[in-house]
Amino acid sequence: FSPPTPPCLHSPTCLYGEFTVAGNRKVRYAVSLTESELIVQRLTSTPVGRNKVVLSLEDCVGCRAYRQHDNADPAAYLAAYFYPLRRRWVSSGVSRQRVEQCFRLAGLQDPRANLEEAEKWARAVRERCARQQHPGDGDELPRSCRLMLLVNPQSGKGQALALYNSHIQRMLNEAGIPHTLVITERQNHARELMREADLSQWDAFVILSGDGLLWEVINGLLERPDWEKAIRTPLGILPGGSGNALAASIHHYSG
Ligand SMILES: Nc1ncnc2c1ncn2[C@@H]1O[C@H](COP(=O)(O)OP(=O)(O)OP(=O)(O)O)[C@@H](O)[C@H]1O
Repeated sequence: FSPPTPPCLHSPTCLYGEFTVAGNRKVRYAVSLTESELIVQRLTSTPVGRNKVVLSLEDCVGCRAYRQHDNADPAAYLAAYFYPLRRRWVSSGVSRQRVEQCFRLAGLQDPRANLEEAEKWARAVRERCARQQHPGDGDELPRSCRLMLLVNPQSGKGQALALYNSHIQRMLNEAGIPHTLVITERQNHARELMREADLSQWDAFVILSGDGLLWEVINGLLERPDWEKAIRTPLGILPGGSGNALAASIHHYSG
C-alpha cells in the first residue's frame, strides 16, 4: 500500500492501514498512527468537516486485537479506547467521554495473518501510549499492574457497586488491568485486610468509596510491622461516597 501524503500538522506516520469498521463493511477508513495520535479518515465521501477524527494517544487507556467466534470469517478486529475531554452540551463544562474505535482487518484470507496484523497495530498503539503518558520511562513498558479494588457497597447512596458495574469494570478491562474486586462487608473490614495483605501480591490498592474507606486502608497499612514500606504502596481513590471531598481535591490538584 502507499500511504497518503502525511498531513503536515501531524508528526510522521508510523503505521498506515485501510480498514472497515466493525458495524459497517461498506465504508473504508484510512487509519494512521503517529507518535502521538491516531488519525481516522473516512475514505467514502461525507459531509465536509466530518470525515476526519484525530485522537490523542494521551487519552487512550488501551488497545487490543481479537477475533470473533466465527470460523467462517477470517477477519480480525482492532479496538482502541479513548477518554478525551469533551463538552457534552454547548453550555456544559468539559468531562471525559468514552470513544471506542473498532476496525475490521480482513486484508488476507488467513485468519491468523489478519490477527497478527491487528496485534502488530495494538502493540504499536500501546507502546506509543506508554511513551506519551509516561515520557520518562524510555522504551520500557510498565509491567501489568495487579490491583485490589475495594468497594464499599454502603458508601454514599449505595451507588458504588453500580458504578463499578456500569463504568469501572469496563474501563479496567479496556486498560488491560487485571483486578481483584473486594466488596467490604462491615466497618473495619478494609483495615483488617490491609493489616494482613501479602504486599508482594499487589501493585496498588484502589478504593471506590467515600473518604472513610481510604482512611481505613491508610490506617491498616500504618498498623503493620512493615508500615514504612507498606505505606509506599500506590493508592487510588474513585469517588463513590456522598461528599468525596478527598477524591475531588486529589483529582483537582493532579489535573
Ligand atoms: N458493608 C459495609 N456495611 C457498613 N459499613 C461499611 C461497609 N463497608 C464499609 N463500611 C464503613 O462505611 C464507612 C463510610 O464509608 P465511606 O466513607 O466510603 O462512605 P460515605 O461516608 O458515604 O462517603 P463520604 O465520606 O464521601 O461522605 C467506612 O468508614 C467503613 O468503615
